[in-house]
Amino acid sequence: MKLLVTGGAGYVGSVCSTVLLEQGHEVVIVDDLSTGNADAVPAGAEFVEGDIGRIAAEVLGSGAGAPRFDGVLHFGAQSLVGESVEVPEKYWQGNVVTTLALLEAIRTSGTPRLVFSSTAATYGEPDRVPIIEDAPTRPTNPYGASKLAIDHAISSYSRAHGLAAMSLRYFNVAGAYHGAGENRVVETHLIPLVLQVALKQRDHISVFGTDWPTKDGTAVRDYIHVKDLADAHLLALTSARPGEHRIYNLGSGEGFTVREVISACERVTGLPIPAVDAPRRAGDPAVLIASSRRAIDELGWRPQHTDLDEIVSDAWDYLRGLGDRSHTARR
Ligand SMILES: NC(=O)c1ccc[n+]([C@@H]2O[C@H](COP(=O)([O-])OP(=O)(O)OC[C@H]3O[C@@H](n4cnc5c(N)ncnc54)[C@H](O)[C@@H]3O)[C@@H](O)[C@H]2O)c1
Ligand SMILES: O=c1ccn([C@@H]2O[C@H](COP(=O)(O)OP(=O)(O)O[C@H]3O[C@H](CO)[C@@H](O)[C@H](O)[C@H]3O)[C@@H](O)[C@H]2O)c(=O)[nH]1
Repeated sequence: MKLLVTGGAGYVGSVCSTVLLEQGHEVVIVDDLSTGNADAVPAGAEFVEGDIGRIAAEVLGSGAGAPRFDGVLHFGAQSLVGESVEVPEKYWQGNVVTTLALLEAIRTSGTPRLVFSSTAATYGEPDRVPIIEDAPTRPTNPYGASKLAIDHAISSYSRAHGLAAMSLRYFNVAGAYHGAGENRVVETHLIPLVLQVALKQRDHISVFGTDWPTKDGTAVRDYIHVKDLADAHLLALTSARPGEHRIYNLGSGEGFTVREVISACERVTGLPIPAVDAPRRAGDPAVLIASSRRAIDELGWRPQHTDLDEIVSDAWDYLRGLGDRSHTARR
């Protein structure tokens, strides 16, 4: 397929583009480099620098003749829980307004498929875990609310205009694959931050909240290997059907506390990792654990790398291999 990938200079988008190229697809990446880096664009992909909200119509075409693309994978977004509480406008504009423009360009160009990066943050604090797709959606932060609004917009476009659409609700993505991984200029995600402490690029890791109702008082998340996530995108592309918008949760199905993640990083690296207790981060839910049963049953998804130590180990190999290509080390 010929595929438009938004956000392909970011973490998940660059890994998914790598896997799409390995599978023989043609990939055009549009990224505005707001959080991504041009050096993350995989070899073999065409790269267009720009804001997809502004250039979607130009890239996808007017609809005269056959569509230029077989599908769009839309990773491009602002995606930080804490920041979204402080600067919600960045999330409503950068996620919702941008994606509405993309949806219009998809409609007018007749592009048949869309795979959208939704999130566990659409659910908010769950009544029960693991979280199934029919669970109530009550986001606890503007980031999750913006993604939920987009999911609703996609549903109505799909129903009215025949778009074959998938929203994949990722839980916490981690790990690396074939030279692609987390290498952000400003890093806020737990696993790369902890590993940067091991690399002595930071003094310590702050533990946000030690009074959550969990076994050790720290927040619980479900970490999914980015390669398993990429495999789910391939399945979603081929399973999508015109006029249907399907939603799938994607996680490993097991929850780990922040302290357990730090211990896993100490095990994998063999190095001590100083941790400092800190207040809760605004907008964080206590516990997020996925049920991926629907993706397993309906898409035939078979996650291969669900062991936390393996996920951390792949992230560690990637970060160590970056050397002076590390954007954090360069700052
Ligand atoms: N990382 C996770 O744990 C996680 C979990 C759930 C969902 N997601 C979703 O997955 C997607 C990718 O996340 P990530 O962790 O790779 O983030 P990231 O910040 O590493 O990558 C996002 C990329 O999108 C680009 N971008 C942002 N707005 C854009 C725009 N208007 N036009 C073009 N490019 C734009 C950025 O420059 C960046 O390269 C996001 O939609 C995020 O909400 C991520
Ligand atoms: O320095 C840090 C960074 C994070 N945390 C905690 O670690 C957990 C994981 O945090 P982080 O890695 O920032 O991920 P989340 O905030 O859970 O969000 C990620 O996972 C969500 C899905 O669960 C996605 O929607 C988001 O895009 C993605 O950033 C949370 O409890 C944080 O409070 C710390 O204690 N210290």
